[in-house]
This record gives sequence, C-alpha cells and structure tokens, in this order.
Amino acid sequence: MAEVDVVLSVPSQQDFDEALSSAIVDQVASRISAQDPTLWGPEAESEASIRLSWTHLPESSRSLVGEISELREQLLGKGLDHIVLCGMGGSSLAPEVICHTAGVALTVLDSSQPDMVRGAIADRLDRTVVVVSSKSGGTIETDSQRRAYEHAFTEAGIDPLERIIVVTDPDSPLDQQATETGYRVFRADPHVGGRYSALTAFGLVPSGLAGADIGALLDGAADAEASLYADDPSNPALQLGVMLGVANAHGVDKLVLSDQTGHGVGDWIEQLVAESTGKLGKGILPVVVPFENAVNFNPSTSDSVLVSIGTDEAPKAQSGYAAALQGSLGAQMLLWEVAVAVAGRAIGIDPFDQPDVESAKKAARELLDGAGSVPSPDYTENGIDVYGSGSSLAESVRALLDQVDLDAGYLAIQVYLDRLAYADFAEVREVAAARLGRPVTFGWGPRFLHSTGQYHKGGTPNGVFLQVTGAPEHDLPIAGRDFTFGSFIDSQAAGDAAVLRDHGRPVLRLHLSDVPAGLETIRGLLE
Ligand SMILES: O=P(O)(O)OC[C@H]1O[C@H](O)[C@H](O)[C@@H](O)[C@@H]1O
Repeated sequence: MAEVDVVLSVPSQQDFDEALSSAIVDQVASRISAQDPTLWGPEAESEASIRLSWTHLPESSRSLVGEISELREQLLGKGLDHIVLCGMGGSSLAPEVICHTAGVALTVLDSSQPDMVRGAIADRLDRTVVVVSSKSGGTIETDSQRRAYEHAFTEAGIDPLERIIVVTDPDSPLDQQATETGYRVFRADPHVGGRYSALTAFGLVPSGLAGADIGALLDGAADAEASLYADDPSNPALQLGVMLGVANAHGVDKLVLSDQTGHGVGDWIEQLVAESTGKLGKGILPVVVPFENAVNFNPSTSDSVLVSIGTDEAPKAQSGYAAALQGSLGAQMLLWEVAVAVAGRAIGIDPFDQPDVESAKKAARELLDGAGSVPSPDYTENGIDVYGSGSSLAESVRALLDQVDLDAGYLAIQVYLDRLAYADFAEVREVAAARLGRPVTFGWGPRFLHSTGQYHKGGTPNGVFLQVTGAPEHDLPIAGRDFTFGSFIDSQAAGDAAVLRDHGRPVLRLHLSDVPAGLETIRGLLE
C-alpha cells in the first residue's frame, strides 16, 4: 500500500476524467506545493498569499520534535503527567485526533460550559500542565479557560508559570500577555491558517507533551508529499478533490464521513471542509456519522458523497460518488488539506477565509456588553423555554422539521451542554435522520461554532437548526471578567441563533431548566 490510498467510485467516468485532466493541465497539485496564491482567483489571492505555508510542514516543523520531547521529559521529571489543552477549532481538533490515534490521553477543554470547565479543573490539578492554544490569541473561550486555570493554580498554591505553556502566533494579544507574564511560548508560523495547522506547533505541542509520536506523524505526511503534489492522475488528493468538485457541480453537496478506525478523524475533517468551502451560499456540508451503517451513510441520500476511512472498498452511494481512504494520520491530514484546496478551486470559493464566523462572535459580545437585547422565550412547557413559533413543544418541533427541504435540505442539531456528561444525547442524530430521511448533523456548542458554524451561516442556504441550551448545575465566574461562563455560553447560543435568523435560516431554540428530563422530552419529540 502507498502512504495513502484512495479508491473512488463515480457515476460518470467521463465527467471525472475530464475534470482530472484539466487539473493536471493546470498543474494544480504542483502549484499548491509551490504555494502559488493565484490558484483560487484574484479575489482570494491576497489571503492565499499569506496562508499557504502548510504545504511543507513535514520539513519545517521537524525541529519542534526534539524541543517538545525535551520539555515532556522535564515535565515528567516533576511528576506532571496530565496534559490539558485549552483551545477551540483549529487549535484543538488536530491534537484531539492525533492523541486518540496514538492511544495517549489528552484532556481537551474546548468549551465555555461551566460544568465542563469546573470538571476539567477538578481533575488531577496537582499533576496538570495546561497548553493554552490560540492562533489569533483573541478567542474568548480560550482566554476564559486560561483565566480559570490561572485562578485554580493560584488558589491551590501552585505557580501558574510552572504549569502553563502557550502556543500562538507571533505578536498576538496572547503572545504579548504570555511573554509579559513569563510563560513558555511556542510561536507558530502565521502563514498557516488555523484549520491547516495540524502539523504546526498547534497540533504538535499538546500531542507531543501527551506522549504521541509526533516524529512518526510528520514522517507519514513527508512520505506522502511526492504523491500528493504530483500532476498525475494517480495523485490521491487530486482524485478526491476533483471528485468533490465534480459532485458539487452536480448538486451533490453533502459529504458523509464514516471513520472505520474509530479514532475520530471525522471531527477534524469536518472543520477543514465546512470552514474552507462553506461560503458565498455554496460549499460542502460534512456529515460525520458514528458507524458505517448509520442513517445517511446506509441508506444515503442522492445529494451525498460517501467517504469511508480505514477501508479499501468504496461504499455504495445513492449519488454514485464515493471513496475509501487508508493511510497514516499524517498522510491523511495532508491529503485532505490538498484535496480541499483542489475542491475549493473547483467550487469557486476562497478555501482560506471564514467570513461568517465573526458575525456570531460579534452578536455574542454585544449581548455580553448589554448592547444587544436578550431574547425572551415565546412560551414555556414542562420546564422547557421555547424560542420559536408554535403553541406547544410538539407543534414547534414538527413545524421546524417540516421546513427541511426533502430534496436538498439538512437539519443541524446544536447542543450547548456538557458534552462528556450528556455524550449519549448525540444518538438523536440517528433518530432525526431516520425520521427525516435527510442528512442530519450533530454539534456540541460552542465547539461547532469554530467548525461547521461557518457553513451554517455562509454555506448553501438549506439548513434548518435545532438549538438546545440548558441551565448549568453551577455557574462559574471568570476571573477578571464581568461575565460568568454561564452568561457567556448563553450569549454564544443566542448570538448564533440571531445571526442564523438574520440569514433567513429557520431556528428553534429549546432551553432546558432540568437538563436530563428535557433531553428525554426532545428525544421523544424527534422520534
Ligand atoms: O486558534 P484561534 O485563533 O483561537 O481560533 C480558533 C478558531 O476560531 C474561529 O472559529 C475560526 O473560524 C477557526 O478557524 C479557528 O480555528
């Protein structure tokens, strides 16, 4: 087997072959390797010119391997063996899958939900090292998580300088603040965007400190480079990217992913695909399913490409577009980055910006600052506050589901709760998909805001949104801020709902005062 293998199935070989030949004539793969910013058209050129350094990270990141391993030894020598990563989206999804694949433990705190933050802090604080990762250095969740840990260490008589390590871009607000405080700072290459940063310090520092073999990860990617950058019909990234582009041109704009390895690479691919392609009213909607025979994968819908990871036989897709992928994680990461860049060119978008993420952040900030008006529920039933039309819960849920376009639409279930405590609730994805016979996505808030959130607002406008929020067991203040974690996550949900509605997307928000009982009620209503 080559470093990474792709087996494709397409409904029309001629369409695919023509598109592949034209990508080869245009030298798309070798020009990506050479970091040519003109590939995505004049409008994308200035962003692309500062975003392409990911193409040769297997070489440029190599010196980090020794540095991180030395630091890990020092920390272990002090009995510090519990690594926590605070970060969102591109700053946490890669280390999560790298560590899972390597079979090493990493605690990922990518939430503003108060019970989750308290739970992370209460876990082995005396042995904990916290990696605070933010490319922009301005993400409020990450800043709040850092404050929470600094406060907890100080309260416990532990010097935060001994325990906090920062990964950020040079001169970001976090870099300035951390340098002033005296934290150890790893500065990453600013010419790599967040979702393409898996093989930079963002992916490598937390994973290496947790014990993953990051040298092998880079080796896997390095070994695949020659095939991924060849202007040749056998190039697996070119094949995958071209297939996604051709499918999109035929209205097949959902990508249903099933990971047979069980390592969770789907969540990382989800951000890469959704944020890179979902804009200007176009894009590819990733739908991550939990197992191969999950609804949406089997049976699939006629607007879905199916991709099976960890197998060598392309699955049977109703649309005819399918792929099977196998290879080391490092090779797969580079393969997907190249494939998404290729598909983005075919679809006609800039794969390196995320123009609609900021709007939800702004709406949340306005609510926190008291500048926006806090919405009131339309009615309350059985302890569930309902923000949406209808006069009963059953009617409101039915009215929302009735708005899913049965030919092209999807339902996104967005749940702003403790994702560890209520992990089982993700099973409602299956329930809703079986009822609708349409693609259904499931995301934990605020995590998904940094992943599929861009697509929901900027991508193909055929989504319908069920938002679930809930009262925390106990709220938690944020040191040095005039808002709590609880008010922050509420503002994030309300802010995103407001922006979705402004974009004309149907949204039903259900706020649960008794979370376990409320989730049971929702599960019943979706059946
Ligand atoms: O690493 P940070 O700057 O904190 O950003 C974390 C995330 O923030 C936003 O949601 C961006 O859209 C993501 O692409 C990014 O990964």
